[in-house]
Amino acid sequence: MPSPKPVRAGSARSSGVSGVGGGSGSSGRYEFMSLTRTPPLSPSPPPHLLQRQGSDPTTARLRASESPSRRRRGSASSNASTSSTGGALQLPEEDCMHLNPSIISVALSSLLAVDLWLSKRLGVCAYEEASWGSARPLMKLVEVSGHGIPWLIGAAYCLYKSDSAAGQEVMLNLLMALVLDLVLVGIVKAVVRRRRPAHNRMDMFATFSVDRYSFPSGHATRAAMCARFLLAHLVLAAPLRVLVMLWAVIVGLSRVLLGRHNVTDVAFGLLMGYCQYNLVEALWLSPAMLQNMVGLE
Ligand SMILES: CC(C)=CCC/C(C)=C/COP(=O)(O)O
Repeated sequence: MPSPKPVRAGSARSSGVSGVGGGSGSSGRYEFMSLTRTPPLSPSPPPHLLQRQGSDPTTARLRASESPSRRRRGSASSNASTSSTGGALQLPEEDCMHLNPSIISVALSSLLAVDLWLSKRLGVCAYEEASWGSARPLMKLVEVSGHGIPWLIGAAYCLYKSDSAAGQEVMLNLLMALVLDLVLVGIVKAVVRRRRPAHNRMDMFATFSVDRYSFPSGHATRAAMCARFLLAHLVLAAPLRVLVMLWAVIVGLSRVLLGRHNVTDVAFGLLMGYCQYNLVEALWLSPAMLQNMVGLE
């Protein structure tokens, strides 16, 4: 349920609702407006104010950018308010509520347009005939290095081979992290259902059905999460630590160069993988916890 919202009594926006909260009407004081109650119809604003609202170029431009259906709905409701107030237009409150989402959607579609344009330009290894097509085999090697299958097999093998309790604990948690990553990425891909770029050739090995969708990049989430995992749990010399970070960035970049993903898929994937590691830490399986789980059986 929305919480009451303070409105400034006497200001232009709240002029029609200052009586809703039941407060005093003196200027300079804050009142509370219930969002669940319809404000009573305000008296008609003076004609000079009406003229300014109708001719404001910003308002006119933003209203023009709304979808036709929204414009139809908008004009229907404003017609209704016109008739109920005997010819006076009542726009301010309604317009404020409609304009903000349209500004957000304009910003979003601009971002998506830039994303598509940039991703298409960067997809230079998307096929053999592309400008950097000769680098495609190398990029596919990078792809394999971030694929789920080698990571799952590698972690399971290290778990099997490890003879120290600490090593087994780390490898078991890495396995758990990899499975968690597959599940979370699968859920987001299935919900968002963003198509892969048109220039992508779907020639990846071992994919799930959700992998026909591109948001977020599963390779990017895995690379960011595994890089953080390795840096936190392996004692590595400084050059190797830099190499691990570089690998994660290159895996992300290769997704766009190969034409598998748009830039935003990879950017979000890297961020998601980075955050996923926090979840892995929170769910960390300790030997004591494992003993309890075995003891319960
Ligand atoms: C079959 C297994 C265990 C994992 C699939 C890994 C995979 C192919 C993910 C897709 O990655 P992108 O979303 O980056 O293309």
